[in-house]
Amino acid sequence: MAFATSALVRSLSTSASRQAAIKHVTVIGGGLMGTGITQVAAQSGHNVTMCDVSDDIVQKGLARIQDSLKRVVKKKYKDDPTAGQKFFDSTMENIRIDTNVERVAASTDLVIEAIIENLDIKQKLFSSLDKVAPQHTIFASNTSSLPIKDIASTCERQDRFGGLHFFNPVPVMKLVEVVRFGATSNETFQSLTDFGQAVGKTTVSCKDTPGFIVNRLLVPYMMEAVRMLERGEASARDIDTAMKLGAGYPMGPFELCDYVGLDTTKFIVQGWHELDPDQPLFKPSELVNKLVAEGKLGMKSGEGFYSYKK
Ligand SMILES: CC(=O)CC(=O)SCCNC(=O)CCNC(=O)[C@H](O)C(C)(C)COP(=O)(O)OP(=O)(O)OC[C@H]1O[C@@H](n2cnc3c(N)ncnc32)[C@H](O)[C@@H]1OP(=O)(O)O
Ligand SMILES: NC(=O)C1=CN([C@@H]2O[C@H](COP(=O)(O)OP(=O)(O)OC[C@H]3O[C@@H](n4cnc5c(N)ncnc54)[C@H](O)[C@@H]3O)[C@@H](O)[C@H]2O)C=CC1
Repeated sequence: MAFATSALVRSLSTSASRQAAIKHVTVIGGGLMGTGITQVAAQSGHNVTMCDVSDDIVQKGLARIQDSLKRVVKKKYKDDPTAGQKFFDSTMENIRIDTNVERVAASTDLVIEAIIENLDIKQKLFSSLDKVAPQHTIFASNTSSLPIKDIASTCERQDRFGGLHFFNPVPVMKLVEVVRFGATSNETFQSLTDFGQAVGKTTVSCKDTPGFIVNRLLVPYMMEAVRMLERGEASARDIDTAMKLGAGYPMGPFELCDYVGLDTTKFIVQGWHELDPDQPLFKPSELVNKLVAEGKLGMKSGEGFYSYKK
């Protein structure tokens, strides 16, 4: 028993010292995912700087975080509005916004990238950050579908690179996939796992395979629903109703495509199709490509398979 207790204390203090190392987090991308990741990191006491390409985007991102945080406060502190206000204020005080990623990364412990799902753009970003970030800084990508190994390939710090894959909406979804590739060190993997848990999520680990666990199963399902629609077998509304009421999913596949973003869905499928052109599950959809070309990206643009215009 004494051994078990001291082992527990040792393990807690090791974990605490690893977590203590990650005090400042830089989140790059102030869109759907970047705002959610910023929020949960700030809620759990980290100092976070959220970066994007323009002032307008980071300001809009900050407003989205405030709206989402209000929903969390309403739920968590329904009987104690004073404590709720304190939680709201202290969380917002932990957040900074910026448009100069190099400046921010020069003094950060962890960079989490949540920008557009495009390998070239992600590689360029990390390559420039690698030159300015301190030695100890860990880099992580929130990519949905790209190999972490490829994203890390332009960086020297291969051992301090991994995947931290959050789910949308980040404040609500309880999972983070922690992804390591061949060069990721045990320390980095453990720090990323500790960080995922420190922001209140359950972590699972996964090798660097396309789509990790969730998307490798979820995206082919969503695309199969699109193919059913393209074949004229059922309407989007009926497929959604069927999967919600017949399979117990909180959203139907078309609602989910709109929620994730049709651009992101398209990039995921396109990337996998290029890796494995003979795999029918990864066949791109003309309908999705057409909607994206028309700027119908789902909820975030006001229209996708459904219209969200008020
Ligand atoms: C593409 C990738 O790489 C990976 C991915 O992310 S794939 C996508 C994974 N996500 C999913 O599958 C989401 C599936 N959908 C759902 O789970 C639910 O529909 C949902 C949680 C999004 C919304 O749930 P809902 O019951 O329809 O709506 P709603 O009542 O508004 O929300 C439920 C709760 O979540 C909270 N909530 C929803 N969105 C929120 C947000 N952005 N911020 C904070 N709280 C939020 C609400 O306040 C509400 O709280 P209460 O239960 O206390 O009322
Ligand atoms: N949408 C979803 O449900 C999920 C998406 N992801 C992944 O997260 C990443 C981001 O996705 P979303 O947030 O949905 O996209 P989004 O389109 O909502 O936001 C992306 C943001 O990145 C910014 N950006 C682009 N290039 C940049 C750069 N060089 N520097 C700084 N900012 C830049 C854009 O201005 C935009 O605000 C993608 O890799 C996506 O695959 C992961 C989990 C779920």
